[in-house]
Amino acid sequence: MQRIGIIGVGEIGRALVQGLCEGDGTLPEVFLSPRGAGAVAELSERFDSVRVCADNQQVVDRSDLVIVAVRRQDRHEALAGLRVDAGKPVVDVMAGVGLDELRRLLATDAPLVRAIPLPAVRERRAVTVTYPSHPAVDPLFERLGGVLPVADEAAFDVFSALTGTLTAHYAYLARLTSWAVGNGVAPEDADRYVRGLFQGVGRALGDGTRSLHRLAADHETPNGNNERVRATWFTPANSEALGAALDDLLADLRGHRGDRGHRRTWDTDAAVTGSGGSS
Ligand SMILES: NC(=O)C1=CN([C@@H]2O[C@H](COP(=O)(O)OP(=O)(O)OC[C@H]3O[C@@H](n4cnc5c(N)ncnc54)[C@H](OP(=O)(O)O)[C@@H]3O)[C@@H](O)[C@H]2O)C=CC1
Repeated sequence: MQRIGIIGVGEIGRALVQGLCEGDGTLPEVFLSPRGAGAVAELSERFDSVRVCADNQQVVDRSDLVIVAVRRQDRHEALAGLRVDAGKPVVDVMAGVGLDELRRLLATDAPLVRAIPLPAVRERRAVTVTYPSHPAVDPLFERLGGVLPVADEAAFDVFSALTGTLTAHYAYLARLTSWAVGNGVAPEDADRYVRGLFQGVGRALGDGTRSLHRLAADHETPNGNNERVRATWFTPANSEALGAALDDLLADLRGHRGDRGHRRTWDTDAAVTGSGGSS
């Protein structure tokens, strides 16, 4: 049985605990840091395999593998002075905290792995990006919905930047809803309809046999309403602005770990016109 420690039991820490402890097969033992007494008490009452530790060092000592899930600004307080054996993998899920920095903080030779778990690990339905691949870490995320090990930390940063687009997507849906309400539709009807519309889009994304461009083309009648909104609103300038926002975010993510040398340009044509698959 694997023993997994989690330091920082907030939103993503809780999701990891639930995903790990509600799965099938042999469940791991989970050791939690004590901070956030309400949440950790609830988790330890709910799951027999969850224990709350006296402090962060005890989490490390009792576990075969440790996940660090505190906010970036809390990393010093949470980690400085901890003793981690050279053989014990530590998984860093903190956005913007690179491996070099974590190694300095922990002053250990232990294997360090970065990961980007998403809240859907709770239902074991999120693919988690990891770097570097590790034989104890990858299977852990495999059971939480899948693992995508990447070749280097520069690639990891690109995926990390992509996760920064989620709330813009929700804001887009909220804007569609408020536009409909502004045009006389009842709020609950607009809300229900927009959710249903994009739940359908989400389901269509599950069809891996069709490329994103193919899916877009399949939803678009030549000279129809979808083409009109795409061409008049998602213009090259709009697309450039999105690319620039992501470039800036990526530069900041790399800047945190002193690597600014991989700035990429945005593939405007493919993104806007749907070239590469549309009919
Ligand atoms: N939320 C998400 O979807 C994702 C988050 N992440 C990363 O995970 C990390 C946590 O994010 P999130 O869960 O949203 O944040 P939360 O604020 O929800 O959780 C952080 C937790 O860490 C606790 N904490 C703070 N200091 C310490 C300490 N010294 N020792 C032990 N625990 C401590 C906090 O306690 P208290 O509340 O008392 O301060 C809190 O419970 C971040 O670095 C984030 O970048 C990564 C992927 C996805």
